[in-house]
Amino acid sequence: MVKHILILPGDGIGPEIMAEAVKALKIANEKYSLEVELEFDDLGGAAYDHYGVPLADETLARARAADAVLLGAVGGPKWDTIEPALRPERGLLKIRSQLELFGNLRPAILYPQLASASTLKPDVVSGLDILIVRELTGGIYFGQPRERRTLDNGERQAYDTLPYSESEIRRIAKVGFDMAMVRNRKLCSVDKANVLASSQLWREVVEEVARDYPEVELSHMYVDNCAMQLVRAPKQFDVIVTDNMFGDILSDQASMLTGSIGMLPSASLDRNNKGMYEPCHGSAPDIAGQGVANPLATILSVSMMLRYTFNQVQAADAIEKAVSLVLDQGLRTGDIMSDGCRRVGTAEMGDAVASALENL
Ligand SMILES: NC(=O)C1=CN([C@@H]2O[C@H](COP(=O)(O)OP(=O)(O)OC[C@H]3O[C@@H](n4cnc5c(N)ncnc54)[C@H](O)[C@@H]3O)[C@@H](O)[C@H]2O)C=CC1
Ligand SMILES: CC(C)CC(=O)C(=O)O
Ligand SMILES: [Mg+2]
Repeated sequence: MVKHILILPGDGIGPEIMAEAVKALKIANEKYSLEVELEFDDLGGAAYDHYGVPLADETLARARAADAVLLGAVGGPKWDTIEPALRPERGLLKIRSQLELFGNLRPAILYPQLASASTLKPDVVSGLDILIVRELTGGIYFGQPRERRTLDNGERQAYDTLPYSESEIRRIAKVGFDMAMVRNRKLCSVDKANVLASSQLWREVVEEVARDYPEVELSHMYVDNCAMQLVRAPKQFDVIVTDNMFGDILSDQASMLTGSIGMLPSASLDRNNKGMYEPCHGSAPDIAGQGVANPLATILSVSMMLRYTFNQVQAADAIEKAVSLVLDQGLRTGDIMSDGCRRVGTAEMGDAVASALENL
């Protein structure tokens, strides 16, 4: 049966890295008879320029109708000063929320070839394989009210709200436990329950869900300690489950354990494992247009799509293997460059993965 994939390259380096992910996807399609058909549309700043809004209704309808969405990244200085409701990032938040993609899987895996690319000592990170499960459609990025106002004394004030309902916590906690069950059965729930009411409810509900998973060893950790532990001894973690903002921040931090944020893919899943796949990084305006961005996080997001939404394990494994082979060949984009390796640009890296995949 034909599977429809909606491709949203987005802004900045988005189109550059997406071109390379599409190369890998097309080869996997041929080689493993995936029967995928690709459609393209705009999200973020590109959509604002094209449609006047960061997510057009017709794009959302296409995303709903598609079997999966593959996204590059959105945002950039060009749109930083437009009305907040029309900013590129709002389009991203809206598509996540409208598609109910509450479960964001962000694996931080160190390819052994990149042990020296990490800023941490090789023995701290070698063999690293952790999974951050981030709640994606609730919490402070969506809470109402959020407002900016002028106080009686003339001072400007702004506030955001961090709400979590029991059902929102329960469903993401289950994702965390389910993931732990198919990994090393260790789940660390990260919160700020010593201060925040939302975190106190979070901890309570996670404890309740834990009763259905007696085989999983559950621990709780405050987010500030977790940030420190991720750098001190990251291999103590198997699965981390946490809220939207904490997960956003901790996953960027965890990316550096793997050498670069250019290595971190992600899957954003709904309750039926239908999803949107995207690298964890942003649109990297500082390097956009130079052809130097690392496309591997987006290519690895294609692998996650084949694994989680399409259950095409062989094709998903093959893409990961192709990435590993290219790293074996010593090819590196600037962000993961180290001594004795050959520096390549975005397209050369994508071509090398495509060719390794073809020749597997
Ligand atoms: N999912 C998304 O679409 C996201 C969008 N953003 C947006 O992206 C824009 C830039 O945000 P930043 O905070 O600078 O985060 P960023 O993730 O875009 O960049 C942070 C740093 O990492 C580098 N980097 C990121 N991806 C890379 C890659 N594939 N290869 C090599 N280097 C890479 C960048 O050059 C930069 O130095 C903003 O408009 C922000 O709102 C930020 C995060 C996620
Ligand atoms: C740009 C934001 C909406 C989100 C973000 O930073 C992320 O999902 O990693
Ligand atoms: Mg982020």
